[in-house]
Amino acid sequence: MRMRGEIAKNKEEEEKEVRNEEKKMVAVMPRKYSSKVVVVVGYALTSKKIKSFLQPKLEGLARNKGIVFVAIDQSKPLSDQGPFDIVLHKLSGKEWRGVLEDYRKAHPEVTVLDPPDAIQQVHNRQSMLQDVADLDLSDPYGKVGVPKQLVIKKDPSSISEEVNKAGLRLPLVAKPLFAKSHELSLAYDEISLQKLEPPLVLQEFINHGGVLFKVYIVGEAIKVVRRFSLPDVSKRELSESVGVYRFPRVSCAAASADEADLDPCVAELPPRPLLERLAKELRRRLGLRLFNLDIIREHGTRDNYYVIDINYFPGYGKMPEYEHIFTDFLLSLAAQSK
Ligand SMILES: O=P(O)(O)O[C@H]1[C@H](O)[C@@H](OP(=O)(O)O)[C@H](OP(=O)(O)O)[C@@H](OP(=O)(O)O)[C@H]1O
Ligand SMILES: Nc1ncnc2c1ncn2[C@@H]1O[C@H](COP(=O)(O)OP(=O)(O)O)[C@@H](O)[C@H]1O
Ligand SMILES: [Mg+2]
Ligand SMILES: [Mg+2]
Repeated sequence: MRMRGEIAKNKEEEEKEVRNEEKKMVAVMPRKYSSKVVVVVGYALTSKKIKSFLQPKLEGLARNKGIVFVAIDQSKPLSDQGPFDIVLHKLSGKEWRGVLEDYRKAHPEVTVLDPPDAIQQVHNRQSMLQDVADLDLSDPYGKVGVPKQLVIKKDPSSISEEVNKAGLRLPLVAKPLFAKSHELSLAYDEISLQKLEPPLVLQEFINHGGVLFKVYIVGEAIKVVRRFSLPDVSKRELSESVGVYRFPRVSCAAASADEADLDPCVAELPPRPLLERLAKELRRRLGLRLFNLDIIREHGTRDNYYVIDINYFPGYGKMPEYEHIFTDFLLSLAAQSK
């Protein structure tokens, strides 16, 4: 006798199989036989990303709108797969970048989200914020800059000297040069700086009331959420503290501050028109359509903002209404290229 749970499980498995079959068929069928399908999206993502992004709710909504997601088989030539309208990817490595570049040349009709060289710029914290600095955005809604920063490639014994030369003020945040690593240290005094391990970027720590804004961008759409961040460092604390403190995962999804009871001047979101202008400019300058920005507002100011981090294809699964926003975005891309 089959138990109820078992029946449900079998049904789920059956549905999964049907969905997989559908996907396979769509991938091999000439488009004229699959009139319901408007957009075919090939994806190359890590299993962690598939789990967080390609959730059943997204796939379901997408299917209803005529969008299907097809897994790219990395062991086979990309050009032999598809045909795709869009390729969605977040994999690392030179070889994969080469595969994508060749594919883009051979298939200019396919939208590759996003171009590998544009992604490279935000993988390195030395180049990540350059476009924000160049933009030097300042309008009646506010001013957007980047914290003063310095890159240390090798010798840790010279850090203190270089910090002085560049005029960086303590405390300093130390971040690994390559953005895929999320280790973070806060250094309170000059002598301890030699304990840090290059290659890294040193950034002035900006007091911001312990809350940051994650600004998700999907094409033209923008969504902002609040996350808890490192608390302010007072002058007294700075004068009394020494050493380097390590923080493993600050401002991760578990640190959501959207429901928290915050001081209104800390909680207030950055003005929409400022974010829209910033997003529009950065989309163009970075050449990216899928990214997020970590923005902080200097504590005690109303409109002094700093971009401290840019992430390519971030955890959209935690962005409110991402299913609708993402599927509409994919449809708009397909409509543009028709
Ligand atoms: O910390 P930042 O610099 O923002 O980097 C992001 C966040 O950690 C995302 O998780 P969260 O939303 O929890 O902060 C995470 O998404 P997922 O965990 O959803 O995949 C991304 O993972 P990768 O795509 O693996 O890099 C990562 O690049
Ligand atoms: N310049 C800074 N001033 C104040 N806090 C910062 C600064 N840079 C980073 N932080 C804090 O450290 C966290 C992690 O830094 P971030 O640059 O976003 O790295 P990651 O790529 O690991 O997310 C941020 O979420 C924020 O809480
Ligand atoms: Mg960050
Ligand atoms: Mg980051």
